[in-house]
Amino acid sequence: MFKVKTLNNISQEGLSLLGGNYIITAEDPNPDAILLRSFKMHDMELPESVKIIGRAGAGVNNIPIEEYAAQGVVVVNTPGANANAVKELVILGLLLSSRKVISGINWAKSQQDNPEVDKLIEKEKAKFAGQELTGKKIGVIGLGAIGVLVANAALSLGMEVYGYDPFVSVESAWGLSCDVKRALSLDEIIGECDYITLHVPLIDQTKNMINAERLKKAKPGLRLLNFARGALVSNDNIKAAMESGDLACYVTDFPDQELLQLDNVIGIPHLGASTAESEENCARMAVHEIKEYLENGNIVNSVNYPDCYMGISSTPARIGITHKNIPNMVGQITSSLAKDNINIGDMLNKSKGEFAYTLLDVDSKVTLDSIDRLEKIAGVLKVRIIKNEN
Ligand SMILES: NC(=O)C1=CN([C@@H]2O[C@H](COP(=O)(O)OP(=O)(O)OC[C@H]3O[C@@H](n4cnc5c(N)ncnc54)[C@H](O)[C@@H]3O)[C@@H](O)[C@H]2O)C=CC1
Ligand SMILES: O=C(O)C(=O)COP(=O)(O)O
Repeated sequence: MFKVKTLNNISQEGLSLLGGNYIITAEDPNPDAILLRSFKMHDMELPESVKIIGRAGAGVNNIPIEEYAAQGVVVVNTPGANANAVKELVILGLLLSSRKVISGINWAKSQQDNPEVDKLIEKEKAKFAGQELTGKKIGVIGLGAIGVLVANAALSLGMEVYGYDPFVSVESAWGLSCDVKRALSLDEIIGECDYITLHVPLIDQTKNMINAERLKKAKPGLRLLNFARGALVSNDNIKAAMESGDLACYVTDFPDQELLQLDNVIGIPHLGASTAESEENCARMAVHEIKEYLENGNIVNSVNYPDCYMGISSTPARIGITHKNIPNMVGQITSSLAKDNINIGDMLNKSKGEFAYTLLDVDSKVTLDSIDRLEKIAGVLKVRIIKNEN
């Protein structure tokens, strides 16, 4: 029996895939896995029992992934599973920043007791005129799962699309329309574009990426959309750019009190991934990844360990070891097993940055003493018996 602790509400359709061998709990102090959405884990004490953390979503800035890697805990996310939901909200954001529908609708509602409202409408509507998207230039910053969908959708709205992503993956590049123009730097497009939309992860290198200097170069009347993370742009810079008239509108999925007080900010309460379809997709994918790791030791879509897949074990025993990526780890692991007369039938060793994973199928049952010896090897972080039969 495995215990999965949820830190946020997770789609039932996804949770039901865990099956009868799992207990889903919001309280248990010693779970095997943690499943969450945006819950901030930075101040949380992680129980020793936790082997894997599943982020049902894309962004992992709410999880201390390096710290957990150093504890031998694998963190996985669900690439692309909520991308369509975000893309659709970005299209809405583009329209909301261009047409004064929010003020127009609010004005119309304020007239609900006015029997003459239909006559007033034709007079008042001049206050709510906007601009069209067709023919305008948009810069898409970050061409991953979401950025590619947004760039392609913007093309089909008749926009001239520039994409910027120095680390674009081959898979994303294949998905991107060849009509998207390649920008070699952010500075190259910020002065050209009528719209900029951000789709990068929040990491040290992207924090405050739309800084004061860049906003000063912006084309007057720029509309900036941020459905990625609030800290990519600072509030002070948004304020200053709005006061100078360079920034006409800031659409953000991450508003705070200060931003909500500004007239030209459209603050959405982090609804990018909040559709039934996306919540289900994310939960299904995260549950699949957690099951693969707990039941088979396979790592799928990890952000702090290498992906590693050996299917279902057909030998008597399988052992999974998270360890540091340093010389002679495989040598020490295999000779420790050899000393215990345990033959290795199959194995895989993969590394990612400072950490590595070794998955071994062995031809005989392993004893707790053998596991103890593996745990004592310097650099080994966690050892798990995934399967152990006679
Ligand atoms: N508002 C919401 O509800 C949601 C927000 N997000 C946010 O959007 C972000 C992107 O999501 P996905 O597209 O699914 O992730 P992804 O990992 O598929 O794409 C991110 C892209 O950003 C690129 N990138 C990284 N650093 C960059 C830099 N300095 N300059 C330009 N490009 C850079 C990467 O190469 C990658 O192609 C997430 O990290 C998350 O913070 C994601 C899903 C929902
Ligand atoms: O996937 C992401 O990065 C998101 O921002 C979505 O967050 P959520 O799952 O809606 O709390």
